[in-house]
Amino acid sequence: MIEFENVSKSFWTGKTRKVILDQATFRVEVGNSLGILAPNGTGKTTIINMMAGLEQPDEGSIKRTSRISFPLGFMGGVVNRHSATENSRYIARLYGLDPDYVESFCRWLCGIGEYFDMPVGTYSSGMRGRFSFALLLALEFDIYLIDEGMPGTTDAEFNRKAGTILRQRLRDATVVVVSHQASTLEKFCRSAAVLKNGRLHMFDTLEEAKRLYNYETQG
Ligand SMILES: Nc1ncnc2c1ncn2[C@@H]1O[C@H](COP(=O)(O)OP(=O)(O)OP(=O)(O)O)[C@@H](O)[C@H]1O
Repeated sequence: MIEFENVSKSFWTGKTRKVILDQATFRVEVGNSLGILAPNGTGKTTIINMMAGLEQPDEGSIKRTSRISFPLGFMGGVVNRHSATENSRYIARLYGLDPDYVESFCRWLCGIGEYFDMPVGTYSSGMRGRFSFALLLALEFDIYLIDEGMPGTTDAEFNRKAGTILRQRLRDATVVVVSHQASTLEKFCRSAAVLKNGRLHMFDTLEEAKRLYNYETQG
């Protein structure tokens, strides 16, 4: 479970205060995948980072009682001058997993050929996205944090393999996806929320959330 209690977060831009959350209280339960709809630039990444523990709230508390993933696309633990082979084996050891398994799983899923043994710093953004998604799927979490859906890749083979594995994982795991478009959430989530004026409005279904979101963004 992830529980936000009276959480406030804002950034000072030099001229104004950009409010992301204003005394927000909500909970993500294991077993109930949640989609959060919010327009670009309103705080999706900041909320996901707070859920992951990468960013601290200004006020309030965030409690985590499950194994929460790092956000999909987060490359913070990956060392650019090391290859995907070295990075995947190192991260496997950090999480107490078999390095041979994590390396071979990522090698198979990424499909980047000999680049898997080249420094990560030499990868294209698509290759980096595929590697970080492969790492996320190689490790086991109760709640997966995903910022804007799948990595920006046009590689159909990767999307097919990663999508199949993600769906298998979701039978047991829970996902939090933040996106500016409802279609990204449809694949993953049962319940949904809309971020508006620093508050998360929670709904039991995506349909209800879409009504408020479309009204706010188009109406
Ligand atoms: N460290 C920071 N200092 C100042 N402003 C920041 C900081 N981090 C984020 N912001 C601002 O807070 C707002 C929300 O940022 P965030 O990246 O969470 O939004 P987002 O909804 O994920 O955006 P996008 O959809 O464009 O990726 C933006 O206006 C951003 O410029």
